Amino acid sequence: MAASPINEASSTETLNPSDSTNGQVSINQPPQLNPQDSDHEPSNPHRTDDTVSGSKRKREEQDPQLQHSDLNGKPSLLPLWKTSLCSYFRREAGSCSHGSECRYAHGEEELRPRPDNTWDPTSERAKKAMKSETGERCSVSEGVMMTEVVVDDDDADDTHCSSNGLSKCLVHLPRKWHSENLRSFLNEQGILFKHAKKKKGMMVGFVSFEDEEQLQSAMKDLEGKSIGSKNIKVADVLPRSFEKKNNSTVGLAEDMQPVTGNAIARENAVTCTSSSGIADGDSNYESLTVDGSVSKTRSARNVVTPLAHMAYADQLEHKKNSLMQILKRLTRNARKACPSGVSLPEWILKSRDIGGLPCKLEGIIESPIKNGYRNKCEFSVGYSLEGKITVGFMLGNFREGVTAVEEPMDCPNVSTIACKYASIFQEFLQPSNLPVWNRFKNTGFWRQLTVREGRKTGKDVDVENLGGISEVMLIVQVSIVSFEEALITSEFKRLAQAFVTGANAHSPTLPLTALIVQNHPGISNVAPADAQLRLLLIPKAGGSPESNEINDVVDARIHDYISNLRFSISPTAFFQVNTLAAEKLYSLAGDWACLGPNTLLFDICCGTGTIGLTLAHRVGMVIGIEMNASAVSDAHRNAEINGIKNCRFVCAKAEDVMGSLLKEYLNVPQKQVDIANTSGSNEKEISAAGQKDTSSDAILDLEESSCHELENGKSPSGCTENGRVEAGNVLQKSGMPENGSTLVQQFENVVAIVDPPRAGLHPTVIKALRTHPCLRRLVYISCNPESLVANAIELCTPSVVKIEKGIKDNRGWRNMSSAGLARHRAKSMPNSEAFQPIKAMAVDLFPHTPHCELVMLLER
Ligand SMILES: C[S@@+](CC[C@H](N)C(=O)[O-])C[C@H]1O[C@@H](n2cnc3c(N)ncnc32)[C@H](O)[C@@H]1O
Repeated sequence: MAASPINEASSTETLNPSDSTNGQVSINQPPQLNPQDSDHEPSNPHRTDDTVSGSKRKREEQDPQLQHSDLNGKPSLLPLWKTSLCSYFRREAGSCSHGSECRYAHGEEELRPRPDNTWDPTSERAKKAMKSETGERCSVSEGVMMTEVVVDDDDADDTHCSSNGLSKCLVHLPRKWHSENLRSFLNEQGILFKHAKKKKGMMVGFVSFEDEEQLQSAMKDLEGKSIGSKNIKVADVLPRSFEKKNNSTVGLAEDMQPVTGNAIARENAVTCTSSSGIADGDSNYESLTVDGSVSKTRSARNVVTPLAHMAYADQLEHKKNSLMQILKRLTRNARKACPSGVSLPEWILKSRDIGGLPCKLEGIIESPIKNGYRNKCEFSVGYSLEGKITVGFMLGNFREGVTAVEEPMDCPNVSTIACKYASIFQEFLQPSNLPVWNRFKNTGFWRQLTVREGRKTGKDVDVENLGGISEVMLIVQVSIVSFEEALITSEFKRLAQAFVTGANAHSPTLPLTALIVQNHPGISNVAPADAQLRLLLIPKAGGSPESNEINDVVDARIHDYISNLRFSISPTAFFQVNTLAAEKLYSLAGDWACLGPNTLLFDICCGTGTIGLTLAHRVGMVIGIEMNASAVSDAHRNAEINGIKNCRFVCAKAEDVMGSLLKEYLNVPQKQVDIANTSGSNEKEISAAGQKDTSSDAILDLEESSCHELENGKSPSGCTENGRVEAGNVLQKSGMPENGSTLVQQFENVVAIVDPPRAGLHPTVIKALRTHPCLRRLVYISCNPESLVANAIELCTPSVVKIEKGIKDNRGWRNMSSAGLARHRAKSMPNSEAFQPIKAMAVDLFPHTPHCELVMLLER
């Protein structure tokens, strides 16, 4: 474990490139009288903390973590060196008291990009980028890399425009515009053109011209033009190398000839790989450029694993510092949201002693393996910058006009097996009779390859050398709409053969357990959980008859081990991508939850049951809640194959059942629940908790006295420490006790471990957890610290005694930060005891990327 002490004088890195939006969003917050309370995330540690004084500076000087030095004694080895502006630097004086040794940048000239390629958000460069992108929540790309066909069938004769230089990309167009809007705009400006294409959602449009004269005149007219606050940028469309050679094939669009025309159509594509002026340093494109050096090095490795160039210890330090900055928002926002007349909670007052953090960040647990750790990779199918059909990672965002795909070999988080299968699929696609999915036109067939890996034993294995991976499930995503079944069937047969041949050509032979096709015609590659799946039979090596080990897609699954338990995972069920690091995450959560035989554990967003099942032997009972039906059926199966009997898994959205489950299992007087619910302003949200549940009514009556203190406004301590909390006995899948009776078992300790998706918990779930007085401890696991902070603001801000009517002014919520929204919601939280952040710890499940899991213990 690499737990390191808290660095009070934390650095100021944001978690990922899109973090520039944090500052951006906070612009929409009302102006703050107290700069310390501002929701803006000032990047400079000299300015961020509550202790904006000399004593703070002193602590920094003493902090050995800030005294890294290279062999020459210079602190230049710090990855964060000069990546933040120094707030003590005075231009007139020419320096700050630290002189040239100051680790912060003295002026914009000295400023370096951060390891994740973002800039100090308070710097001019960051502000400039932000200004040009006001309203965009995405980071600005440094270039258009559109490698897909953009012409329609009726424009097919226009194809030569790209190859003779008569096409241009317009960048910074309103995202809501369609082609029609672009055409109207050009007409209004009196600009002549041949064709104009624009897809809603993108900030890029494509215009072609009749001849050089028309093009030149348009360039002149477009110069300096802006739409709203954005200046339109014009980028070149460079003919791809293969198009130059094949001008003779003008006239066929990709999806005109789905059966035989793919190769020709690719050659005909009006595609653009825009120079965007970056390679040659065109200053017109400065606002599109994060950094010239970055643009030149844009690659799958930089996009997918932007921290890979740093030593692992530095990556951890970087993540820890980022997390600290985000965590401080919890303190600031809870303080801001604390109702007037209510005293600030102890944890906010004490935060001054720990640099503004809501609780100690105890460190960061490192991943047991650093390379090839991902057990699941999703590879896009598209075109490389050279126009080759490629299976790998997109080099940016479609909205920004980037569709170029690059092979994954240089990404250190991808396993060797996954890379091999991507290559095999790529080879297969080159002569395929079915076309690649076109993101611009939403047509085509081949979309994505997912490689999922499983292990047959729970031993720590050398994953980096294929060792231990004994099962592989391949899921090929396609869109079958408008293609002939006979053709599809023959291509699938060829596909299965290609995978088997490729796997056998490798030494040792690559495992191949299941081959599945997922049909998804939707716009993005993210398919709904119920997207149609089809099992492909895997031919045996040497042409022998097809394997019949699995006959039905419901039997298609891989296995993995966590804490010596075997987990069966179906194709679309969530499973943490770094199994060995996940084991550490779950055991930390279990340790912090203070479990015992008298504990009732709610595993909220339980997936295949990993957390609940690995902790089941330490508690009386587990209730898991999960919305993905196949994950829930995996959870049942996993309980069964591991002989675990004290778990119940509920298939539902947590927001639909949390309240009623708490009521079902926890013995709170009806009166108390009613008091809590009626004081809230959002009665609809709370109604799930208020539903009448006959199975628990009898117990509620018996237990009325145990929580009576609450009704008098006193501490509900009796509920968990001494009071009786009852729950159903060991339950079967149905949720009924095995003997069918309503026997109940006493639990003294009720704990929730929540592990929601990136968006965090639904407000209804938060309200249900917060207003249930018997729930005293909550362990929050998050892959997105921003949503953890937002949810924790609601859980930890003291509530108002009486909610004023009419407080629900939700105008402008779209422009609010998640923290701002949480503050807003906190105002209408029913009168209930707030949680307190006790401690936090990070677990690095994603080496080489800016991401990290964060665990926070909340108690009351
Ligand atoms: C981050 S995963 C965690 C899964 C599990 N705890 C694990 O570690 O394997 C989040 C899970 O929440 C589920 N989920 C998403 N939204 C949900 C909701 N509203 N109610 C219940 N489950 C939800 C997803 O299907 C996914 O399985």
